[in-house]
This record gives sequence, C-alpha cells and structure tokens, in this order.
Amino acid sequence: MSATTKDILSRVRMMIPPLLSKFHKGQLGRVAVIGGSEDYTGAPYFSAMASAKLGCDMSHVICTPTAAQVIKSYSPNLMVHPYMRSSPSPSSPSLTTDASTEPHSLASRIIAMLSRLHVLVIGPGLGRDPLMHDTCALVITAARERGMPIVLDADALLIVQNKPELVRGYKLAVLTPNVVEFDRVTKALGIEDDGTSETGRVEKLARALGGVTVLQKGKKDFLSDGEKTMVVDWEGGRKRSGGQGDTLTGLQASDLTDEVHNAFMNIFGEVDVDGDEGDETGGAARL
Ligand SMILES: NC(=O)C1=CN([C@@H]2O[C@H](COP(=O)(O)OP(=O)(O)OC[C@H]3O[C@@H](n4cnc5c(N)ncnc54)[C@H](O)[C@@H]3O)[C@@H](O)[C@H]2O)[C@@H](O)CC1
Ligand SMILES: Nc1ncnc2c1ncn2[C@@H]1O[C@H](COP(=O)(O)OP(=O)(O)OP(=O)(O)O)[C@@H](O)[C@H]1O
Repeated sequence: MSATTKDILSRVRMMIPPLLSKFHKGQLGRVAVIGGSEDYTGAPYFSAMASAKLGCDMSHVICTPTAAQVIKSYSPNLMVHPYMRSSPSPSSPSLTTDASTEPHSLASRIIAMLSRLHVLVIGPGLGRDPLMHDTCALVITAARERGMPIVLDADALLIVQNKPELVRGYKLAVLTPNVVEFDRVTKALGIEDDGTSETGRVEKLARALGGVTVLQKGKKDFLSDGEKTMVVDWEGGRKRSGGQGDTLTGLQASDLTDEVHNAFMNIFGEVDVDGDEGDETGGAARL
C-alpha cells in the first residue's frame, strides 16, 4: 500500500461521524437506489445494503414490482418501493394504454419521495428498458433541481451518454464507470483517446461534463472533477465477482450524506493529496 493510500485511510477513519445521542433516525443518511428489474435483483441489493452497512440510517430501493418482491425477501433492513415499470410487452397490448406506463406518471411517485432523501444512486440492475431510462431522466432532473447528490452507475451511464445535458455542469453528480463503461461514455461524447495518461482521460471526461465527478474503476481507481484528481492504488482483493461496483455505489452514497460530507470537507477540504507518485496531484474536491 502506498503512503498516499495509508494517509487517505487514516483520514477516512476520522470521517466516521460519532454516534451522538442527539441524532434521530435518518439524520445519518437517507439513501435511495433506483434500479432492480426483471433480470437483476442483486445489484440494487448490494448497493442499498452497502449503504446500510456503512452506517446510513435509511436505505431504500425503487424498482419494478417483480424485483421488489424478491428484494424484500433478501433483507428487512431495506425499504423497497415497486414504483418502476418496464415497457409494455408487444404481446400485452392492453398495457400500452395504462397510465402507469407513462414516464411522467411513474417519475412523479419517485419525485414525491425526494424531500425525504439525501442521496440517490441510479443504475444498479436498472437494465436498458427505454421506459425505465425515461423515468430516471425525469428523476435526475428533479433531483438536480433540489441539489441532491446523485451517483450514476451501470445502466444509468447509458442515460448520461444519450442525454449528457442531464448532468452537464452538475457538480453533485458522480459517475462511476468501469473500464468498459468508461470507454463507451467517452466515445459517445466524442472524446478522442489521444494517448494521454489515464488520469488525463478521466479529467477530460469530467471536464466534458462540466465538472461532474468521475470515478473510473479498475486496477487503480481514478477520481476526478476535471481539476483535481486522486488515484487509489490499493490492490485490494483479487476476486473480480459481479456486484463489487454496485457495493461501491452504496458506500459512496453514504459518504455523500450531509454529516459525512461535512466531516470529509473538514478533513480533506484544504489538503492536497498526492495521486500517482510523480503524477497529477490534487485534493478531494467533494467526495
Ligand atoms: N447480481 C446482480 O444482479 C448484478 C447485476 N449487475 C447488473 O447487470 C447489468 C449489466 O451490467 P454489466 O456490467 O454486465 O454490463 P454489460 O452488459 O455492459 O457488460 C459489460 C462487459 O464488460 C466486461 N468487463 C467488465 N469490466 C471489464 C474490465 N475491467 N475489462 C474488460 N472487460 C470488462 C464484462 O465482462 C461484460 O462482458 C447492470 O444493470 C448491472 O447493474 C451487475 O452489477 C453484476 C451483479
Ligand atoms: N483489475 C482490477 N484490479 C484490482 N481491483 C479492481 C480491478 N477491477 C476492478 N477493481 C475494483 O473493483 C471495484 C469494482 O469495479 P468493477 O470494474 O468490478 O465495477 P463494475 O463492473 O461496475 O461492478 P459490478 O459487477 O458491480 O457492476 C472497483 O472499485 C475497483 O477498485
């Protein structure tokens, strides 16, 4: 482990808010994960449970009804809301006239929850259904209007690459692409791979999206808002099973809740943290 990573870990320990008797339920974090569909019920569970296990008080999942039944049975910790819908199947034409398959109508129930939440995670297990994506796009706009931090991962990155204006310039958006997703998003946005360094590529994407935070996952994790960049070079485990990125989104969401965020800014705000030795350096901007 590099000196930088050791230093970061020691600071992270100081970020953990104390359990004060004055706190009431919900004050240490209310997170919702939007994801979970017919095919994927594990991803939103990994995300929401990670936020709960890190200490977030309330962890919600917003998913399709079929996924909700399954996710509810995984854990009583999670509050699971079956508000999402996938597009009607051509073999069920009667569904096409149902108002509940209209994105504004679907999004309105989710948007009504936002005042009770601190952070949204969008994407784990979302799938690629256009109705689900249109619904999420409306929720992203509403969350942005409220100034809520949003972590966008997995299939939600497709929403960003198709409609980058949803997050462009929104500094409380965090994109967490894996290597493949990173390539896909950069290509979609017309960002050329001109042989620049790995940190340079992440900075370019963050800048192209107007200063969102990009966390590119891989052998090293690169975090950048386009101006400041951190490199996490801790090797960690060698098993690359599905769900590790989902888990990371839930952890990040907990980190973005107010109490933790304020503690983070007190610790990191003014401090420069070395990235790759001899490479770009920077302080943590917001994460
Ligand atoms: N238990 C679950 O329910 C899980 C559901 N998942 C969901 O599954 C859906 C599809 O996600 P996928 O990640 O499969 O996306 P894709 O269907 O776009 O597949 C990505 C492909 O990239 C490859 N890949 C990933 N990282 C790579 C790397 N570093 N280098 C080279 N190749 C790499 C993978 O092997 C895979 O073939 C998403 O909704 C996601 O959230 C995943 O999060 C895994 C766990
Ligand atoms: N080659 C690697 N070596 C070391 N760590 C890695 C490697 N690839 C990924 N990781 C770690 O695993 C975490 C998850 O990254 P990964 O690329 O698996 O995300 P993902 O594909 O989005 O995950 P998920 O399966 O949940 O969708 C990252 O934070 C990173 O630290």
